[in-house]
Amino acid sequence: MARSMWDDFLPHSSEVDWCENNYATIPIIAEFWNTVSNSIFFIIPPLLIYLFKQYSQQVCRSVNLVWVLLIIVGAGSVYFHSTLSLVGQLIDEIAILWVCLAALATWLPSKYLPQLLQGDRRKFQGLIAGVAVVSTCLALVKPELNHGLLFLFGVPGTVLLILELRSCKCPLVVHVGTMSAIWWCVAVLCWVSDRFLCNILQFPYLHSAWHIMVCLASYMACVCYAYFYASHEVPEQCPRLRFWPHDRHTWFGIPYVSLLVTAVKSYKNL
Ligand SMILES: CCCCCCCC/C=C\CCCCCCCC(=O)N[C@@H](CO)[C@H](O)/C=C/CCCCCCCCCCCCC
Ligand SMILES: [Ca+2]
Ligand SMILES: [Zn+2]
Repeated sequence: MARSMWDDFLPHSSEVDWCENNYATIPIIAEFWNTVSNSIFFIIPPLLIYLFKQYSQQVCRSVNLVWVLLIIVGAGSVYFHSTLSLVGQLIDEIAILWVCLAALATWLPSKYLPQLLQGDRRKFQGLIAGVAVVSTCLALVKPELNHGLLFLFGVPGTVLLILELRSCKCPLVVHVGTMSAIWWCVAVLCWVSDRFLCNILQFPYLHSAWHIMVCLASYMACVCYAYFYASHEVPEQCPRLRFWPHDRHTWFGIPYVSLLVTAVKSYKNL
């Protein structure tokens, strides 16, 4: 029988299947724990939208795009793990691609903006939008290569974090950046072990652990990028790292960037 595009919505149409046993917990969800572990994407990013309200008004509005895309990453991942469909896999991967590109377009320090674009961030954001469209089309060609390629974003992400942390004088930012790097390393270890060592380790929850840790690593890295960006672009607003619900909770609180209240809003890089 001829194959139709609707087949890609069918459960198990994806070639990817994680270590967790399918339909082992409840009969309507393929990978129950891999699905529910995405709940963290529905808790932290909405809180960040609230905590970064001042930042979005005084520094750059596109910060909200990053947080919203992180929620979409979580939703895509829920759909993928609950069905293991190819469409679910593509939504999951394309959302990750977009959040990484949105973070890059928003926070890449001005000194690294291409000379060819005269250091103009608007033009850079236009270029990244073009890259997003082209790479989204390419992602549909060989879906099995996507997650390997997405890991490449971890390289500039980590290099940028380390470069900025080395010249950072705020110990709280260094603390959050270091925690982000640690979560990232442990998360990658879990992802690789679940993918390639399932038969040996026989531990089906490593991919669930990855979801939680990659969410922590990426939101903490984004908070650091947001701090570095504000310190370079609007130093007069004295950006400062604070923690929700209280500044004394530097280990378990949610870090965010606060600024001096300005009478006139300076919409840099809207
Ligand atoms: C200017 C810096 C550019 C880099 C910015 C990085 C911002 C990262 C923001 C969010 C990434 C969230 C990724 C969540 C993935 C959750 C969904 C998931 O688990 N999908 C899997 C299937 O279910 C899929 O196999 C995963 C594929 C690989 C994802 C690779 C993500 C790369 C993220 C890079 C993070 C850099 C953090 C650096 C910390 C030191
Ligand atoms: Ca499975
Ligand atoms: Zn996953």
